[in-house]
Amino acid sequence: MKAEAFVELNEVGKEFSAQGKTIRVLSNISFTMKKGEFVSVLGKSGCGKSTLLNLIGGFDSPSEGSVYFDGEEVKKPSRRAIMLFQHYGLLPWRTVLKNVELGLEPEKSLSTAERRERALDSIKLVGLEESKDRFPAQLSGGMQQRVAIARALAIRPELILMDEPFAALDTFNRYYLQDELLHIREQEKNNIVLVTHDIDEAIYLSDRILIMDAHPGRIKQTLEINLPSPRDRSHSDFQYYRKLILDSFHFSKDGATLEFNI
Ligand SMILES: Nc1ncnc2c1ncn2[C@@H]1O[C@H](COP(=O)(O)OP(=O)(O)OP(=O)(O)O)[C@@H](O)[C@H]1O
Repeated sequence: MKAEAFVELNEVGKEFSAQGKTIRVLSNISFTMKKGEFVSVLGKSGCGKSTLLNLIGGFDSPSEGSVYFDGEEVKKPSRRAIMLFQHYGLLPWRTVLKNVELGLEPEKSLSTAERRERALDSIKLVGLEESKDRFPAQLSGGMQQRVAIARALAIRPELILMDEPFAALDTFNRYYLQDELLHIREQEKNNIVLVTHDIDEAIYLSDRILIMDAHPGRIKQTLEINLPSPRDRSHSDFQYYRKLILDSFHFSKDGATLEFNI
């Protein structure tokens, strides 16, 4: 275990057995994350990104190697590490406030008033105080994802694992939520691991990008994003990183229209 590592994966491999066959999904994954770091994972569909998040969060265990979180081997999920999905998982019959409070119900040490206060604080963080008494069906997709983020934040996780959280949103909502996520992270200092297909999103948000190869899933390149914050999507340095990533996926073509999703 490296001294400064907050999350550490050591030679992690994962196999699944299905219909009498064993498939190797991840092979020899090693990386460490410092406290406060934002790491994105980019890779083609099926390369094992979600499996990797599940292993970090303790929702599944590796076939080989080990995962550590804050110095302890991960054996099961912890409320210090929260998973956020593309599908918001809100209960339609509960208001925004009640949905956010839901995440706090297992915390028996909190009184009803404390639970409400914490829920309201995180609703404020995502800018939804005006909508706290509305139901999910009365909200746009972007607002629903903000409720899901508020519910995760209320738990005060130190590590947020995000599985394509903005993939279902239109471009402007996505940009808006990406900025909000950066703002929240600045305040809350959480570690974030983001799985995405969106190359621009990874460059805009991350300190570091892990680029994965498939069959079996492995890290083929690690890219430090040395751009100042706040970042400017239209800056030429942004184009420099896009090109590096597109080259890594062998997508670059001189003169071709670039598509920044993989
Ligand atoms: N529980 C499981 N049992 C058997 N195979 C599984 C299981 N979970 C995942 N797999 C297989 O592992 C491989 C990687 O899946 P995973 O969902 O981690 O990929 P991904 O990179 O996140 O894909 P996508 O970008 O499409 O979401 C796939 O071939 C998938 O079918």
